[in-house]
Amino acid sequence: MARAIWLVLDSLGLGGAPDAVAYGDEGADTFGHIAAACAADARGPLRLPNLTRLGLPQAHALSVGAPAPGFENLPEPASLWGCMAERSSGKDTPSGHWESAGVVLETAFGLFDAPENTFPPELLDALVTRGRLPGVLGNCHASGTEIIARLGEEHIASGKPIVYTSADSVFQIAAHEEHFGLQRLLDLCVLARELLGPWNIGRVIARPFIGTARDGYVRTGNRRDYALEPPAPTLLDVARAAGREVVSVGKISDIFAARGVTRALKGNGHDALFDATLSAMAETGDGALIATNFVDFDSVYGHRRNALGYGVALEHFDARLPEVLAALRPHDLLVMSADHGCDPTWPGSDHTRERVPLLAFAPGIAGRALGRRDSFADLGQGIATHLGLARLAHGRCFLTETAP
Ligand SMILES: O=P(O)(O)O[C@H]1O[C@H](CO)[C@@H](O)[C@H]1O
Ligand SMILES: [Mn+2]
Ligand SMILES: [Mn+2]
Repeated sequence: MARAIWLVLDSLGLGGAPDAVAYGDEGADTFGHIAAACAADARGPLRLPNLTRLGLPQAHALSVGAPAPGFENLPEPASLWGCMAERSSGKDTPSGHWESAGVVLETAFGLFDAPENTFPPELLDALVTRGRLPGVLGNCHASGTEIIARLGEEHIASGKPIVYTSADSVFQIAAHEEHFGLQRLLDLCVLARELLGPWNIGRVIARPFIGTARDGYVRTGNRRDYALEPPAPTLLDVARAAGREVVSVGKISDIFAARGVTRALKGNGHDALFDATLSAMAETGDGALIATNFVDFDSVYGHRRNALGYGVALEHFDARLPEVLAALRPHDLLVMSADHGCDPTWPGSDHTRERVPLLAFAPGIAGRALGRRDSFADLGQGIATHLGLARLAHGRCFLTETAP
């Protein structure tokens, strides 16, 4: 029986979203602008031989109407290749993943818009009282690395955790793993998740860090995301209900609030995530769904506006892809996509509304264009078909149904 391996390259947008202007993101193009930055740099153009064989730069050219710098002469892909626009309101990680798994969000998550004094006083008061805190720091929009550099010392001296957000529907809490305590931070995030109910905030994120004022502070791999539950059954729920193994690698389980997941593997860094994906591929049986999120593209490079670093990470991903291809069994389907953009050349530090790739490969498959799809849900519908599961509520199966 068939298996499906779904790799999410977190934030690898392809530009071209038809509604980008409504998000202030007209012209944002994560892949195209990374390619341009690399081509203009002494390091030279991006080199992605495996992703080019599987249609990534071709899907980008389809999305924006022109090839990215360094990708002008493209071969016919040996895969199913295309791009998808998001129908859900928002450009965040949960809505991007949930829609890919067949759940389109009609009502956007809540947002905290004010750049300063951002959170409602009653929310912070409840967090301080019930969390037995001396107070909180931050209470603003911020980049996570910048705010720990600015407030890390005061946090350690005062014992007050740092709370902040972004243009996404997130409530983030940063605290020092040793001075504040990791478990205490995670417990505080569980409390915040409960208190945020009335504001419909997509995610609470624990942002533990270590280090000193003298040597600098660094965030650790102990980040945890506490997402709302998807409002309807996702591909993962349907697979699990049909008795299938559903293996999450990395952040997937957190993003789906563990719903539909039968086993969760963690890994810090893309090498560890590849290793965990390969062991899941070696260990799971027929009918399984394995889903991996490669988060560093987003959190280490996209939000940090590091286009060259993002390029190097893409080349590293490309270099490890043959290991996944070699581990495919005869009836396996490999699918690659993204959940939103995060253009490292764009102003600010937030996500960008863009189309994302839809690439699918199976041993012996003939290459074929999938076109510009009008929902991420086409991905989930295709995987459901491949796995022989019930049809999902949204999406046109990319294996059997053409784009409109
Ligand atoms: O700046 P950092 O802490 O990485 O936070 C970023 O990560 C969050 C989740 O993707 C985004 O909403 C953005 O705020
Ligand atoms: Mn994401
Ligand atoms: Mn992000």
